[in-house]
Amino acid sequence: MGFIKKDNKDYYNPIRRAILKHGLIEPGDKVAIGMSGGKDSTSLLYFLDRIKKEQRLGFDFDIVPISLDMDMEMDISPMISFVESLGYNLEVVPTNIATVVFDIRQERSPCSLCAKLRRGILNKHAREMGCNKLALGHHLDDAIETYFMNFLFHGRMASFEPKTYLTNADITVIRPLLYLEETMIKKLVKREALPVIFNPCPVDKKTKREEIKNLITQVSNQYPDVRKKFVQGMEQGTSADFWTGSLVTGDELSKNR
Ligand SMILES: Nc1ncnc2c1ncn2[C@@H]1O[C@H](COP(=O)(O)OP(=O)(O)OP(=O)(O)O)[C@@H](O)[C@H]1O
Repeated sequence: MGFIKKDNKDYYNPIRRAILKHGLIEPGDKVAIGMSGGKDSTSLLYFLDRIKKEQRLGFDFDIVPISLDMDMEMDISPMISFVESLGYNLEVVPTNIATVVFDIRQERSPCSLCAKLRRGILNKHAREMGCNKLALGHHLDDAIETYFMNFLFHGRMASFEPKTYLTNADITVIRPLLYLEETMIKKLVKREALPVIFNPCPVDKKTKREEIKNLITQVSNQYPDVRKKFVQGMEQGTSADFWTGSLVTGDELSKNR
């Protein structure tokens, strides 16, 4: 189908807003895109490619799609064909992450180690390819889930940032789909018949994140504006909203005991 006029409102405006508001992509950036073969990163490449080719930011930038081979039987040929159809080469990086996580370490909660190893390799490889930015496919529902997970499991009121500079890796991680709801991504993938590869991970959809996703779905059934309100809270909150005591001096604290 390609482009329909409503896509500006539904997709391009929120992505453009994220990019310009948070300075995610700047003139001359070389942007690696982490491609898992899933719907989010496939949509991310789809959008950033169009934004680049149609000069929707008013400046040029480079795109470098990178995929980590997770060392799990996975046919990535549909992803390679899709990337090539847009005029790029997919850089495939071999890893032994699945063996380390499941066989060597036999992790009971494998997701955090897997994500850590993945991030490390992806950041390093993107930098070695001369990229100064690494774009990930995280969207608004990921941000809310991360917030709730931090809150419920670690007692922290925080989600990931739109943009994070990593000193060790010397690369800036960016999340251009930050303002897009997951349902909108699913709609696009279906409409455009984008190739999505089955995720062979044995714990896929059996995680704490999945529990939290269901919780947020329940909340949004009763309070449909929950995602909009979350963005409002993240963008308008100040330190005064928290009980940090940062404005209270040590002397005052001891006097009040
Ligand atoms: N094997 C991989 N190779 C390259 N990048 C990856 C890989 N796995 C994940 N990523 C990147 O990290 C992001 C977050 O990973 P996560 O496993 O949470 O994926 P997700 O939310 O299911 O997204 P997707 O639909 O893209 O798989 C992905 O959107 C992608 O940009």
